[in-house]
Amino acid sequence: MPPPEASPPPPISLSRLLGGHLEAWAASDVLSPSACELILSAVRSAPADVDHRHLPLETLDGGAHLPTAQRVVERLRAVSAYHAELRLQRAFCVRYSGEGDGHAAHRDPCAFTVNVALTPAADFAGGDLAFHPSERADASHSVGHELGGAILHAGAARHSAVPLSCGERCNLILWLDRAPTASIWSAMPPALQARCLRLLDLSSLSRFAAASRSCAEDAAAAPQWASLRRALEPPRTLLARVWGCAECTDALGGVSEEEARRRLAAEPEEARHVPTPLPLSLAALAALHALAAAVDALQRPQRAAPEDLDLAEARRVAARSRVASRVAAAVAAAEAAERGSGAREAAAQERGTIVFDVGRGE
Ligand SMILES: O=C(O)CCC(=O)C(=O)O
Ligand SMILES: [Fe+2]
Repeated sequence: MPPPEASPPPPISLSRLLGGHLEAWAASDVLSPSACELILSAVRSAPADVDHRHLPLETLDGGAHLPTAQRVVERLRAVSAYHAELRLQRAFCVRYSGEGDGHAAHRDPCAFTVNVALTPAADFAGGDLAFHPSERADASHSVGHELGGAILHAGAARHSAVPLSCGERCNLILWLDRAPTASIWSAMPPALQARCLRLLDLSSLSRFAAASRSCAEDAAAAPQWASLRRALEPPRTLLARVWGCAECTDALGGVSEEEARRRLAAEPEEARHVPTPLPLSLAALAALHALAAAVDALQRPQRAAPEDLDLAEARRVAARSRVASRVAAAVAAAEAAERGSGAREAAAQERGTIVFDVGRGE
């Protein structure tokens, strides 16, 4: 028997604070009060002559809190395919004490920042984290921070720590980067990007799309989409059916396209940023790619070997999205179809879902 898979970490629950190019989110209970207290006491016992603006986490308590920071990153990576390629680059604590102590407006040298409050709001006055939509210092949005909660933002979002009026404020800051794919891609000239895009097969394209927002947008514009759209016949109807299968025992057609759209619109906004006919999450996009590749393999078995499709990876990504998990079940049904219609129905029944025709006899 295969060993049981380790269960994935519970995703951090994000709620959007600011939109547009500033992009900030809040998440509560990212660290427990006792974890905050442990890190805080290590910060307080750091020698007085070290830089209290950037106390590296690895220097506190002999690095004992690094696994706590890694765990936060793992939980963030579980939020969506968009977050899945984030990596911890630097973890440090900031400590401000006394009137006037703050941090001038700046951008962080990283893709994404997680800022966790280690002190309760009652311990200080002033000291909010503020976001600045333009270079003008007078326009800013202050955001409240609760003990153990995090504010998350793009490193490029200009922000500051408003000077304290009194008390002490201490935060754990995590600077995250993306996997190298995104930075290599953004350094490539557009003509080379276009050539590379044309060379990627659909499963590579879906992996590439997960590297960053701009990779996702470029992937969605790739010419391979044309064949994908044809294979899905048409994706809107497919998705409405796939969504319908989860809640509706009377198989196909239980949910109208309008209803499917409404439900998709309820997906977290940060997971919806790919310009496709429907607001699909990246995970759903990856699963759709895999589905299209599976259809392709069924129709032209001599050209596309199943081991080239990396369906397992697509399914792993898809497992993070409610919508995409329905699509992934359809991928499994398509795979089962390869082994004959009896096996196909059995596989579908095992998963408690429906089988629909994935474009045979085109
Ligand atoms: O004090 C804060 O909350 C923000 C600190 C910060 O932005 C930084 O250290 O880069
Ligand atoms: Fe910063």
